[in-house]
Amino acid sequence: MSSSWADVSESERAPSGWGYGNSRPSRTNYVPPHLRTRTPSSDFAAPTHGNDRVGYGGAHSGYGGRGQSYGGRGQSYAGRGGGGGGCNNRSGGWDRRDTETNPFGNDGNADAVVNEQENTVINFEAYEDIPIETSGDNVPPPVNTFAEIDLGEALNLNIQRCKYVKPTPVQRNAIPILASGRDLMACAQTGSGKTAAFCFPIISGIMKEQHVERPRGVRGVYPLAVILSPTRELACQIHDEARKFSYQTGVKVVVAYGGTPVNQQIRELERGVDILVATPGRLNDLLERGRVSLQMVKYLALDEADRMLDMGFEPQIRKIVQQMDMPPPGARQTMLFSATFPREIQRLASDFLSNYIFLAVGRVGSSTDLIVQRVEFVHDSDKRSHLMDLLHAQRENGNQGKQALTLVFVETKKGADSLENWLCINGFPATTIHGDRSQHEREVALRSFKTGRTPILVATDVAARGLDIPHVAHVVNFDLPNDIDDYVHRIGRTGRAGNSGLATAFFNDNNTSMAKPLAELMQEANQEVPDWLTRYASRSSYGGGKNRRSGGRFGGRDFRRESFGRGGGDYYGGGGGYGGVPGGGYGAMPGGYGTVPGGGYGTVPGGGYVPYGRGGGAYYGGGYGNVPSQGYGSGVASAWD
Ligand SMILES: Nc1ncnc2c1ncn2[C@@H]1O[C@H](COP(=O)(O)OP(=O)(O)OP(=O)(O)O)[C@@H](O)[C@H]1O
Repeated sequence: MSSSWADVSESERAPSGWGYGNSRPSRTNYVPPHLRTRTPSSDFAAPTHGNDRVGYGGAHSGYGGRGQSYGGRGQSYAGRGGGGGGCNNRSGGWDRRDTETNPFGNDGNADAVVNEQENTVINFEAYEDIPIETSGDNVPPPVNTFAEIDLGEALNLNIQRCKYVKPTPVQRNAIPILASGRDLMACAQTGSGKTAAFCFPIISGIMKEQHVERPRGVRGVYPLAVILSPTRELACQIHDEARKFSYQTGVKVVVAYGGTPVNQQIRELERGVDILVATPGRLNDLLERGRVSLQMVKYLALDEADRMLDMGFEPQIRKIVQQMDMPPPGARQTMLFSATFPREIQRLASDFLSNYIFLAVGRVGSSTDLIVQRVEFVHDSDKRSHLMDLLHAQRENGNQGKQALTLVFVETKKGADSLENWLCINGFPATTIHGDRSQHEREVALRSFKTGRTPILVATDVAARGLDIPHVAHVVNFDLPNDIDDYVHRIGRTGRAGNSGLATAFFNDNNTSMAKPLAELMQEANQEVPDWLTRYASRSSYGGGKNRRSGGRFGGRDFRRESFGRGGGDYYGGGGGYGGVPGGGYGAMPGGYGTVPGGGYGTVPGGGYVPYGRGGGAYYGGGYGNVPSQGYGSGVASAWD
């Protein structure tokens, strides 16, 4: 795959170190959020920076921890009350709440929004029956409402402004876990609200933080939380969301990503930052320039965590997390989120976590039932005309002849440009997003797609993960990826937040390694699997997962359990059957994709989900536990017992 995770390498480099030498006077007027509405008080003990040397990689870096002390790697973490000074005083701070731009684009009146939301239909009922599993010690119980957790008034108002009436399943479970201070590895389906699940506890935690002081007398920026994302667009999106969630809370969110002038970002950072959302390449650049220190980080979130720990990114992540001045696991809270979590990656990820809880919401690594998946056999030479047929059908059936938003995934950057060009020539306004385009072009393309000006976006995998674009009705895998997880993320650009969507894949002899995982995935999601694909699947050896899945289908369970010698079965086995596909009638797909066989998707036998291990009523009786050659167990699909 030649698509680009373009943030991996940042070209601009500067001498490392904290750069005291050439620094301008430090901005000492930053005051942490919890103090911005208070008069300075002496009710907490003196801050405790074990050592005022803050050069990254230096022998010692201080950390006013949670009353714990940690050894190792030359860092000392002193608890409250001990240690020396070295902090800014708290006065003279900034608080931009008076002048803060309202990210909701209204007058910020939460009551008005609450009334409005009565008319807003968000189909979270679709998630009601979703299976949820947790493992780990002393798992805090889930909540049913946001009000059950003390997130803070200002954040609660923003939740209302966002029109979030109730938490999604991942939020119901993850927020109390994170609010209790535990580390978390969370898997939940695409579009199910993971961003808020990690942002709310971080923002709330910073709001409540009683004891944060930045070191004194040195230049640099000391975020309290770092959220890492694999792509620039996703970093921007998380930043936008986090800004909404933190509006009027006093918590400052800043984004740093590649492809844009670094100095501008440094200036923004120097105005103060609590939560830094970043791509790994740009963050490494800032660390090497000595412009950011991670020594005050209390919260670390990796979105698309499996991608972040996959081969492309892992060294950069290790550098940021383990080789700079970030507090070690236990002294910071670490949260990893994704819709897919292969077991091998889970194992790697566990290096970053301390006594963590594993949370699986839905059938991890699976697609959601909200997406109708179709796969069609199309030779390479016929792909363009086939796509054209789909687009014409969509346009004819669409709302007033309008083209529904359609995201077309291709394998190469060149392929993307050429397809875009061909579509435009043939009367279908399209744009592209891929790693060879400048960041400005990428942003313009995304905007143009979102607004519907160019309702077709041809993209490489750079757009596969995380992007939350409302009204994407159809995802076309013009070129299938080589990894089923990539497929899951790609099709997850539709069917989000309880809405339905359509995904069409073009399959041919070049994709035989995907036959089996694709057929299994579709079957799991109660999709109609064409006979020809089943035949391909039965012939092909298992592929589509970079051999990462042996021993655990789609990484759907906590790998620690397998290490404990249970060995048996797969998370999805047990025959539970998952017939609860939301109502039939996919003939009524957005964009009127009327060729889906008449409404049959609601009629899957098996009548709904049967909890794990109960074994009954199985649509896919016996589940996947007994699929040969997968190595996932004995066929006794008990999994979570
Ligand atoms: N509690 C809620 N109520 C209503 N809408 C919500 C709620 N939580 C999240 N959403 C909306 O759901 C959509 C999907 O959320 P989000 O982008 O966080 O999904 P995700 O799980 O991170 O998806 P992906 O795996 O693709 O990254 C967003 O538009 C978000 O605003």
